[in-house]
Amino acid sequence: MIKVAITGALGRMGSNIIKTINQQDDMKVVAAFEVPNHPKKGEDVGKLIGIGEIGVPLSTSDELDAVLKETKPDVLVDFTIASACVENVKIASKNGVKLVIGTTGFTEEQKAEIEKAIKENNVSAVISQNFAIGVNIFFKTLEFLAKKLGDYDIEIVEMHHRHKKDAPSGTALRAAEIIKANRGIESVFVYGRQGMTGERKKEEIGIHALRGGDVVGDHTVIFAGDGERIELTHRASSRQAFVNGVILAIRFIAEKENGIYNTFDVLGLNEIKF
Ligand SMILES: NC(=O)c1ccc[n+]([C@@H]2O[C@H](COP(=O)([O-])OP(=O)(O)OC[C@H]3O[C@@H](n4cnc5c(N)ncnc54)[C@H](O)[C@@H]3O)[C@@H](O)[C@H]2O)c1
Ligand SMILES: O=C(O)C1=N[C@H](C(=O)O)CCC1
Repeated sequence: MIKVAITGALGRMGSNIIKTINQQDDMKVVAAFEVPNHPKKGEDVGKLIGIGEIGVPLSTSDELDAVLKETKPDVLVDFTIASACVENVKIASKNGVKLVIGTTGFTEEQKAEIEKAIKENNVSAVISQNFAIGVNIFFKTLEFLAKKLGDYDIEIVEMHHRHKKDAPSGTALRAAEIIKANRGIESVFVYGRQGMTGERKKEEIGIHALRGGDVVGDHTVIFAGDGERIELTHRASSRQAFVNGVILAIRFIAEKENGIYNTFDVLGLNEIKF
């Protein structure tokens, strides 16, 4: 039985992850954390998310070290915000707890802090900006398109719900990195455009973030050439798409002793080469 702790337990992702873990035979939630001074602290997390009692009281992140020592989870799943995630990863990895990290919006310094904590403490982690299986196939397809159409004008457009805190999305940034690594010419990321921008340069990858309503997550990459264009779109219509990938990642990382992995490793997509 894989014992799992969740940070961001009552959030849009955390609550759905807990619901889905509760339906699996090979894993169970042993600890769940929210922000310090949360008004529901101590209440049963299952009741709070509407699935009935699961015997796990809501803890807060200031208790993370003590509760991890007491409940001894194998894996901690973090869907919070970047600054909180960095601290959670430091504490979890010091306790020898493996990680599945879905939080986005990190600075380069925060990414480095996370990697340092994981490596210094010899734990294993899956880090992914998007756990949806379809998005990972979309990423793989981008490797192919960037290799074939690297000199086309490339623009990335993403849209998410009005509550999303970071922009552009982690997925859009990952898509840009994949294109940059595969297109065979220099790349410069251009975030939105305004005013007298001058003629578009070939090396630009335009990245545009839209926010509104309850959009779960849409990403389109446009490869525009002379007289034609390809538009590759992924639309998530339910967070269950991300949650299903998280469940696969928990099983994957439970078997790994150390190292930093991504969802291509979880889904066996690294072997596919174009
Ligand atoms: N990788 C993916 O597949 C994927 C999918 C969806 C969302 N995300 C990312 O996951 C993150 C969360 O998204 P969401 O929509 O669930 O957000 P949300 O705001 O609904 O949930 C985040 C939760 O974390 C809690 N939190 C904040 N700081 C905390 C701390 N120190 N300890 C414990 N809990 C803390 C908040 O109170 C909140 O309940 C975002 O960065 C988002 O971009 C990633
Ligand atoms: O809802 C969010 O927030 C999402 N965040 C991830 C990102 O930033 O790419 C994945 C899609 C949903």
